[in-house]
Amino acid sequence: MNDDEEIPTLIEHVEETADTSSSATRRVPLTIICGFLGAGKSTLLRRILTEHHGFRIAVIMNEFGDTADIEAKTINVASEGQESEEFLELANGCLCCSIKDTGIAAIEKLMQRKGAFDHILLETTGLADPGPIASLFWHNEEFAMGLGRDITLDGVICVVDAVFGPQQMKEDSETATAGESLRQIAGADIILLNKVDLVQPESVEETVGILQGLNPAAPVYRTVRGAVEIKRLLGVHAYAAAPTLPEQDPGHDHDHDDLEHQHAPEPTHYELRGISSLLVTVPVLSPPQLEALDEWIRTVLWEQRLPGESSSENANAKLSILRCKGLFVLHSGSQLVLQGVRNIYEISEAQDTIGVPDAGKLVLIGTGLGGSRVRQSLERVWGTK
Ligand SMILES: Nc1nc2c(ncn2[C@@H]2O[C@H](COP(=O)(O)OP(=O)(O)OP(=O)(O)O)[C@@H](O)[C@H]2O)c(=O)[nH]1
Repeated sequence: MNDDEEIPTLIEHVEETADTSSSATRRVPLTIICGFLGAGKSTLLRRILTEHHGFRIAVIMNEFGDTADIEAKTINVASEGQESEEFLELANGCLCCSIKDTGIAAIEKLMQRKGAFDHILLETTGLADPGPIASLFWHNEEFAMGLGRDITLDGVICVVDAVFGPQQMKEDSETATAGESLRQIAGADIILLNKVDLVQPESVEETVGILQGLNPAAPVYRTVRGAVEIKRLLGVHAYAAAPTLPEQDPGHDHDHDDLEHQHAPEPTHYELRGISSLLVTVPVLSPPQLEALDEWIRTVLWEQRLPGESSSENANAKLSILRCKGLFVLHSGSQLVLQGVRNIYEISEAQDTIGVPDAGKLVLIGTGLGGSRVRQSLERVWGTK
């Protein structure tokens, strides 16, 4: 057994009294972990639960009973009580939460212990589409159980299997509707390409190229057993901070001409049948142009068509945006951040900005982005006076 697999020392959980400090009143960031079946999600979580990183993280796992030592321990302890859930405070300050009834109920139970931890990690079932759960936690002040007031979505991590991922993506790209693996990549803010120890370096780079083509806005970390600095995974504020968007076509950084890249100078379109992405440079905008862009985004996200185009014109290349991010610069110098998950979006004042960039950027990830019609439609927005 190596260090990674060390069974954590369990210490008795001490019931927290209501904490009235500021830590109890601020919203707790939530990170969703999704990933391909067997890609290494549990391995990543086990690492986080056992390493001494100084963060108090509550982890909600939804799959029990496999060979993972920590999961087995959790079940044993849980079965001693009358309740179907149990919380264990681990030696490194993390909380491990095993609740059969996963998702919302688990998080609700967990929030009763607010103050005992400062970050929540939620593992989704292999191949689950993270989009719906991400949009549930993002901007949900009216969320029925009030969890939206307590929780803020920090980011979505997708763990991709370096061995089987490429095949899975290929199979999913051949289905009529974009398969789940592509949706996971599209919806991710951070991608871990795991098990890179098992494949040749060239194959790793080829897969990185495909991932970046599908989702140019998410950094891709190459990992073995999920080993990556925790600060790269948590506290990334993917839904609040200005997005990190590529400076240039990431496809040109890598040698993967075998992919279907059109070497159009700019903007760039990456295509892997089904889901693809579009990265567009947005000029400095006047207020009417910003208003026109907002209307363009509304039409595309809510009506799934381009402004001025009827639904039937859209029928052949169904426009559907899974994720969008952007940074817009106004003539006044102010900078605005666009964040969107499915049909929910927000344009807000950028926080903590340094300098004013020469231009803004927009990344759209979804289906129906092929050809030049979407880019041309956007260019008409810049033409607004
Ligand atoms: N060689 C190698 N094996 C790995 C790596 N990461 C995980 N594994 C192994 O791959 C197997 C699956 O890992 P898990 O962490 O259980 O994967 P998972 O994504 O949680 O799996 P599901 O929940 O079933 O979808 C286990 O046997 C791990 O020990 C890695 O980077 N390299």
